[in-house]
Amino acid sequence: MSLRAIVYVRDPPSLEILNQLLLPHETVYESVTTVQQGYEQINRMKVRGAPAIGIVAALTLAIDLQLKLQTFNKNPNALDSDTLNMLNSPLLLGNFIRDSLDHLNQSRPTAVNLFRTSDILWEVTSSGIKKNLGTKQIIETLVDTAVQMMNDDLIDNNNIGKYGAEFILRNGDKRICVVTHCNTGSLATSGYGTALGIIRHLHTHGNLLHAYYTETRPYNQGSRLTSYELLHDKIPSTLICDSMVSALLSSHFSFKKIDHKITAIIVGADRVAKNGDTANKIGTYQLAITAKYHNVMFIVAAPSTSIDLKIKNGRDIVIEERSEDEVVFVNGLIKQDEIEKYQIRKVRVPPEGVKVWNPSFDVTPAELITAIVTEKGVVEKEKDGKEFDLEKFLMSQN
Ligand SMILES: CSC[C@@H](O)[C@@H](O)C(=O)COP(=O)(O)O
Repeated sequence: MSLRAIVYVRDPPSLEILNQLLLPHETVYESVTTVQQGYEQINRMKVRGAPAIGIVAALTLAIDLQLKLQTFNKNPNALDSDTLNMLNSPLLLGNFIRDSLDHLNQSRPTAVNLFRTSDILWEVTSSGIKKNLGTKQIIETLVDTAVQMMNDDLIDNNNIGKYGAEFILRNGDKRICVVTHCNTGSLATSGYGTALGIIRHLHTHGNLLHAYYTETRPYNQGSRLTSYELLHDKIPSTLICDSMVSALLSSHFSFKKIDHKITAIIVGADRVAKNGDTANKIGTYQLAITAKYHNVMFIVAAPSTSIDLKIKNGRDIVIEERSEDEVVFVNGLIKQDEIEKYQIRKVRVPPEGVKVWNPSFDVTPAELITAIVTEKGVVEKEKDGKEFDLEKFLMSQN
């Protein structure tokens, strides 16, 4: 059974999120019952990865409303007057949903999946209000939509895995080594993963010789999370530091213990602009540059929900800057009570007083990307083109 970052049960309603800050040392699921708790899960990176944060935002709002409705049905006196009024008025319910989505949208700025989720949930809410649906029906439609998003993501990832693996094998050997960055697996999605989904597919079909994956500083999504998934699934793999990728790709180095002819670097995406410029975990851009220099395929794997046609190119993508604690400490995001409870060590590396810059993502220009793999198929550039036409691609798939 593969790892699950998000465990949602519709009836009786419950939502549990795996606290990824504690991985790989502790496996702790935390119950989420309110919009504010969901916001904190995303903002603190207890759950992370573009598809996963969109899904958690949707399920967070769903569970909050389901639990309010449950109390309304069983013991309305337990609710405060604002909640009672809201559950009796579609317009007030609409206001609560709008405010909740606006709040969830503030949790992280770069991954477009969060904003897309909000747009879709607002669309179903406002259309319910226009159709004069009652509050119970509006809530049920919203819950249906959130659950559908979670289920669709799993199906999409399986297709990404298949299309991506077929594309890379068409252009390379039959047993290959690949490199990946950050964590794009079950922990970052509803399951299976995007870039890691391609690696899973290659492995299951006997086409993977070896996967190399970066630590992914500053917060080590590679060494903490991708390690965890690859070991769990017994996929042959080796951890490297972010600074070792060019050496791995270079034929000047002769490594004794490892097979290092790399066919492709495969990464995920937080937002892909209309022309294919791609925001992903910091460090992705330098991987694309070294891939180009070494004539290695550079593949972006992302569901079409990560494509933002409203953004013409990468210059307009908002890049999140995060706390310097991620850079200066090991385990810098873990709070004091969790440190004590789980006996985790938080260690300062540089001296006090250093200046720190911590952008969480960078933008890889389309020019450096060989192909973008989506659940609808693989997008390539026109011959000699420097950009992708993602609008044309998506239109042709509808
Ligand atoms: C399928 S996950 C794709 C991306 O979201 C992933 O590569 C990434 O950059 C995640 O960053 P994170 O800061 O861990 O949310």
